[in-house]
Amino acid sequence: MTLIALTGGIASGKSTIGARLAELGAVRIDADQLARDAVAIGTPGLSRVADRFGGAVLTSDGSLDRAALGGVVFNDPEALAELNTIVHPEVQRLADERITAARAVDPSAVIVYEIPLLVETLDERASANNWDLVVVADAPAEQRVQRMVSLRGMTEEDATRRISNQASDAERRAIADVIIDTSKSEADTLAQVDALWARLTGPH
Ligand SMILES: CC(C)(COP(=O)(O)OP(=O)(O)OC[C@H]1O[C@@H](n2cnc3c(N)ncnc32)[C@H](O)[C@@H]1O)[C@@H](O)C(=O)NCCC(=O)NCCS
Ligand SMILES: Nc1ncnc2c1ncn2[C@@H]1O[C@H](COP(=O)(O)OP(=O)(O)OP(=O)(O)O)[C@@H](O)[C@H]1O
Repeated sequence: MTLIALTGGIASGKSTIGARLAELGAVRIDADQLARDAVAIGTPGLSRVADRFGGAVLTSDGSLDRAALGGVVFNDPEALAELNTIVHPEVQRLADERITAARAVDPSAVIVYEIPLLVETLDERASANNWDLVVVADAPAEQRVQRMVSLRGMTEEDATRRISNQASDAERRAIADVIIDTSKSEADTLAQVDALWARLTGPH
């Protein structure tokens, strides 16, 4: 098994890279999705979030109002830290479960774990995951803000605030084994991913 951690700041192109690696044959696990599963309707995680943040972060059907909660936590570092304390251990548990299951199906699988907050959670996971390779998607923050504004309809202020709640580009680069430059065209990004895959799976 080869276990790859794929990280990068918001809108850096992790999903683009992860999707391509999956097309090429990797097993893809997405921490953002696991974080959604951790607070799905009926979970202990959602009860804890509602206890801490109140009914205003729930929709009328009882599910999480993500925009409302985002509006609270990305403006309040202490609240964000508390949310992380509720959600991250469950994300880690679910990720371990998925990795173990994928390994059982195919001991030689290449597993890609897409995790936006790798640098931010290094202490929490200590020796939990033994990455064979850390891949970092890298594009300048200003360009990522423009992507969030033009492609996701966010305001420049909200986009900048999300970035300011994350590690810096330099901190991510410092833990990278491989940096994928995602500042050019998508075709350029995909060509770098294909080259990485060839290196990982080609003859040694
Ligand atoms: C606050 C929430 C409800 C906002 O939901 P929303 O649908 O707007 O965003 P989504 O979850 O799709 O995240 C989009 C991006 O925001 C950034 N982001 C999300 N959570 C965090 C966080 N705790 N700290 C810094 N950046 C974050 C990441 O780059 C992520 O890829 C949600 O982000 C959340 O529950 N966050 C806490 C869990 C978490 O840390 N998730 C990240 C992966 S473990
Ligand atoms: N060179 C490039 N490489 C990757 N994505 C690019 C590139 N140029 C433009 N994009 C666009 O930028 C956006 C990047 O979003 P993507 O979902 O891949 O990032 P992400 O890192 O997974 O984001 P998030 O942290 O929000 O989950 C996509 O809409 C993609 O089409």
